[in-house]
Amino acid sequence: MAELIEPEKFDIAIKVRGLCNQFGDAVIHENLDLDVRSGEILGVVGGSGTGKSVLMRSIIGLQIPTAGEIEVYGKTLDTIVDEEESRDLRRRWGVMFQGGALFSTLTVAENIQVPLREFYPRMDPELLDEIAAYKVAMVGLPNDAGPKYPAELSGGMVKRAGLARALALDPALLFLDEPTAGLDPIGAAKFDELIRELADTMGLTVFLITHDLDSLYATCDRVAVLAEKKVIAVGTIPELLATEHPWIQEYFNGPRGRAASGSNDALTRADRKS
Ligand SMILES: Nc1ncnc2c1ncn2[C@@H]1O[C@H](COP(=O)(O)OP(=O)(O)OP(=O)(O)O)[C@@H](O)[C@H]1O
Repeated sequence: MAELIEPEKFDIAIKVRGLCNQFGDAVIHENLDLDVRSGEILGVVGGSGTGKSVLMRSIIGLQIPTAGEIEVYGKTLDTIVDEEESRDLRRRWGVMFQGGALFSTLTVAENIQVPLREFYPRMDPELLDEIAAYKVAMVGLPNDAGPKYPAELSGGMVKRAGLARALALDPALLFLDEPTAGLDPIGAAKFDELIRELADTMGLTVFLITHDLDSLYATCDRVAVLAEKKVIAVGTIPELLATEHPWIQEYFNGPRGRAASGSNDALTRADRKS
């Protein structure tokens, strides 16, 4: 089992130390530690309400933690006072929130242009259109998806459009919050494949929150497990299977876990890469 704090030989993209988050009396995280290695797809799992989304929001600065430190590429967002430096850091990540979270009154192309307009307000409109068209193609949407509104798309297409928007700024780091939720198994498998291909070709580091066991097997290099207000374990799926924690055993060795491992011939992405 890998240590929660990585040895120095790994290049670390995200370093979380002693993270605490609390809402009123409800303690969500207590001294949570986690390292995300550069270039890996890290799956983040845990029961409902264990604080996976709150962890993601803390890393990207949308949630101010009660205590703890978070570094992204060696920089701590809340200690950056220079606005330009803060923008430089935020430009390095893309986020796909739960459900795609597209603006319903904007077309797909306009949605993709939102982060571009935010970070490059003087960008030429023609270039904005070109980049949007390129991102539409990149996520496997047809050309004519650009001028459509989210309500005109299928669920799978909405997810792809959300991914295109997350990739608008050519990020190094991609945050995905339950990207395959609500997709049928075939649509979900295709989306997993897309994430894996994009991560490999673009050299992305991916923080992937999911409940989908098939996605974990198909896409992740390692998996972090949230329980008891912290990350209780992180490692490859075979490493996690070797731990005796009851939640981990039930999750991976329950009927759904066994089905997922069978459907992937028990091969994880880490196995396939080696
Ligand atoms: N802004 C907030 N104010 C109060 N409570 C919050 C807030 N954000 C999250 N919570 C609470 O924190 C807990 C963790 O929420 P979070 O959304 O991170 O869980 P999760 O692990 O992502 O769950 P799920 O798998 O169901 O999406 C929940 O009990 C939630 O109600």
